[in-house]
Amino acid sequence: MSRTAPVPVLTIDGPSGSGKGTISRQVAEHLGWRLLDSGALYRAVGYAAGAAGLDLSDAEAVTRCAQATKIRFQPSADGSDTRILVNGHDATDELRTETAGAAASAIASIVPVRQALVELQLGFRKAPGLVADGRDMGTVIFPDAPFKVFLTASAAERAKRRYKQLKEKGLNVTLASLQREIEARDHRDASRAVAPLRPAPEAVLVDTTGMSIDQSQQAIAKLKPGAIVTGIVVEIRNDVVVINAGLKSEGIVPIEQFKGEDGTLEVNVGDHVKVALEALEDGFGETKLSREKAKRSMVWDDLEEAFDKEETIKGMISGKVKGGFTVDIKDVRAFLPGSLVDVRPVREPTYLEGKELEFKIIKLDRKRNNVVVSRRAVVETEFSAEREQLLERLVEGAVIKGVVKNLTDYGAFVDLGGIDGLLHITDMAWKRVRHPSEVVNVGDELEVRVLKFDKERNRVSLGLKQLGDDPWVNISRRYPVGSRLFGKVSNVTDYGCFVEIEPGVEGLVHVSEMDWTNKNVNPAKVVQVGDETEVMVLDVDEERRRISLGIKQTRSNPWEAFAAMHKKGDKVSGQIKSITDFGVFIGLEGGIDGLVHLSDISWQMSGEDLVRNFKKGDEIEAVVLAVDPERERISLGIKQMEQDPFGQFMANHPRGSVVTGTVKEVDAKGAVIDLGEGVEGYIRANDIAKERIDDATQHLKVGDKVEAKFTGMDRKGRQLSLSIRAKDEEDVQEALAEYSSAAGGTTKLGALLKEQLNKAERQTHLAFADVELAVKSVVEQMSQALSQGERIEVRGFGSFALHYRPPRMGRNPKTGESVALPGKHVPHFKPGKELRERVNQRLEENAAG
Ligand SMILES: Nc1ncnc2c1ncn2[C@@H]1O[C@H](COP(=O)(O)OP(=O)(O)OP(=O)(O)O)[C@@H](O)[C@H]1O
Ligand SMILES: Nc1ccn([C@H]2C[C@H](O)[C@@H](COP(=O)(O)O)O2)c(=O)n1
Repeated sequence: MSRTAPVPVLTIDGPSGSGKGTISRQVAEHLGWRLLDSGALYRAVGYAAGAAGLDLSDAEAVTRCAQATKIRFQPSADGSDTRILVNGHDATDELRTETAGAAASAIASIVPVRQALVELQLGFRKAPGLVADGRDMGTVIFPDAPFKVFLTASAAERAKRRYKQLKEKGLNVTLASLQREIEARDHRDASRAVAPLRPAPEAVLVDTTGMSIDQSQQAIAKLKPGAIVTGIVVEIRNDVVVINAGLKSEGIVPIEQFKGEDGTLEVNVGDHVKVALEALEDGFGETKLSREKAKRSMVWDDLEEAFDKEETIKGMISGKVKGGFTVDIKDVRAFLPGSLVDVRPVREPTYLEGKELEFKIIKLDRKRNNVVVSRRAVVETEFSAEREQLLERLVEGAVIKGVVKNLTDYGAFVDLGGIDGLLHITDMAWKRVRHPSEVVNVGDELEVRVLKFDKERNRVSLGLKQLGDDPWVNISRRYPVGSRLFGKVSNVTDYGCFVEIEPGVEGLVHVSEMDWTNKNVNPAKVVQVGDETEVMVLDVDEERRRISLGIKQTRSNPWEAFAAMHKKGDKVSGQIKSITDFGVFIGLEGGIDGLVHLSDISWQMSGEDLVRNFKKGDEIEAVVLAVDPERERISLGIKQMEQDPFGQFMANHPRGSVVTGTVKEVDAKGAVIDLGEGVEGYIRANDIAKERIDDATQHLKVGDKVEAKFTGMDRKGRQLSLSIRAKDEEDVQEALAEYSSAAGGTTKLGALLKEQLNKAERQTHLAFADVELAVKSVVEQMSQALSQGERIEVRGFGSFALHYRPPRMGRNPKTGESVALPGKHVPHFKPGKELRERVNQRLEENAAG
């Protein structure tokens, strides 16, 4: 304890039987202070001296005895009492007798005896405080004590009390003798020279005559430090308020303590106010009172009462501290552990701040200024009742009230009174909500619709937007595809922007729908949040609540504009924008590009080769080949600026016609034939002749003139396929046709053979294979003739023909059953006259010999 704050002492002096001992014990116990029963020390010395057979008037001997006597106070075994040990002997009961009192009174007038006990008494002054009971406590031993009481009662009253006390202990005494003894002791104690019995000048006199012990105790309690007394404001000075609290002197309170938060004075002269005693008159005529402490003390009284009665008290959460929160209960600050804020852990009790709430006190220690409260206990008790009521109302579709308790990124928890519900961010408003704080705040009272209640999991889903009409209903009727309207840009992202077309309805303008010419335009370069912009409805998906909008569609489409201004075949010009693997992009009016494909650069030369001569920025003239505004494509051609020589040639020489040309190149596989006008043809080796040719160079050489049939075009369509063989075969067919028509439907076998052999003879070496080929060819032609119903004559020997035999009934040769035979063509040989003669001749020869 520092010098400026000495251990407080409450001295209670007074004559024997006034009740000092009883009251001092109670006050000490109440305050938690130590107790000094100084009379017991004098009684112990008197007892020890008597026990030692000393003459109590022998000052020196008694002083020695006082110096040597060991006095100890110790609690009784059951803790209900304090036992006094004198030189190790429990002399408690002997010391309480009037004889011991008288002996004490006798030796108490010896100065050195008193001196011998001073140190011992001073040693009792220890924190937190001391209640000292005796005769000279306030005058001699603790003159600086801030609280001094002089307790008294009439001698008759005291005698009665003592009588009762001693009778209860079974001692045989008379009231009259006791009163005489008390009066004698009063006289002796009050008249001695040293430390006589008398009140300290600043002591408060309390006469307990006619008072019960409780009344006496209350009278003293009123005077202990911190006691609350009611006083009357007698004067208001500049700096202090003077209060008459019925004490020895008027008390003063700093004026600030009577001012409200706004600085106005809250009392007037004559008002009754409660104040706390800080110090009774300190010898300089000043009693210190405290209004603040009174207020606090009264709160503590309320707290104690609430704690004892297990009642709730009102307070306000005022801040956050380690492990919990502070709660202001009037002028007392309590601690609310984090775990006791609610039935569920609460990290952010903002929703409770600033509101008067009920708390339950779970721990109270006035001396240590420690109050611990629980809101959870209150909620839990309310919970079941409220919950029951709430459960009845919690049906899907119901509209109920709640208070926003907590916000998260995904929504808000709403206290419905016993149950928390989740108001998901997507159910807050029909419009897009980026954070719940855009719609609700902690502490807000809301009306919400119950969307879902899962009783088993105790989960409630709530909706706010569902209280209003759904703007998405019939939206496609209100915003048909193709309609144009104005909206407000509500958000800009990498992939486009959102445009609010009515409260709660936003559509997306995808980046590709922002600019006709730049599909990857930076959306932020086109629009800003808050811009009013015109949009076109491109698509409405009512089910998914999505509307696709376009900004570019409200502006002129450069492809359509181009298509309107140019038709196929028109000539345009522009600069090369870029050159790619597949062609060259030419910049056109309206900021759009047209493509010249590599194949459209030149009729004769390869585009791949030619494009190497082009560079970005070159001015190019080209022909419009195609315009497709829907696909945003414009095809251009450079070669189309001139006539196509190939096409020209084709017009003059249709497929199947015979063309003439000059061999330009030749190798084993074939020959390139220059047909003139920039047109070329190609003859493969096996198209040179009917016979197999492995090496074309053996038959053709550069510069040879050839005549060949135009049989087809190669893949690229820029080279004609030519065949000499096809031309020869055509010649033969023509000859045969001529011959057949001349023969009137009869194929002459000999003529055929002759033709084929003549042809074979044209070869340098007539081989067996050539003859075989010739015969095979004849047989083929014969069979073809037969199939066409022609007759084949073998001159003189007869003729072959196919006869049709109609369906008929026949017989199965094995079973003999009758079966239906289908009609069919059957070869028929009709022998000629020469053959018949020869056969008949041979038959005759055979018969003859
Ligand atoms: N109003 C009262 N105040 C205090 N004690 C009372 C009162 N009425 C009756 N008594 C009784 O008076 C008796 C004497 O009290 P107590 O011993 O406390 O007095 P005391 O002043 O300490 O006396 P002593 O100085 O002789 O020790 C006790 O039995 C106590 O219960
Ligand atoms: N401070 C004191 C205390 C006591 N005495 C004397 C005078 C008393 O008559 C006697 C017994 O006291 P009690 O126990 O009755 O309080 O002791 C004293 O002189 N000074």
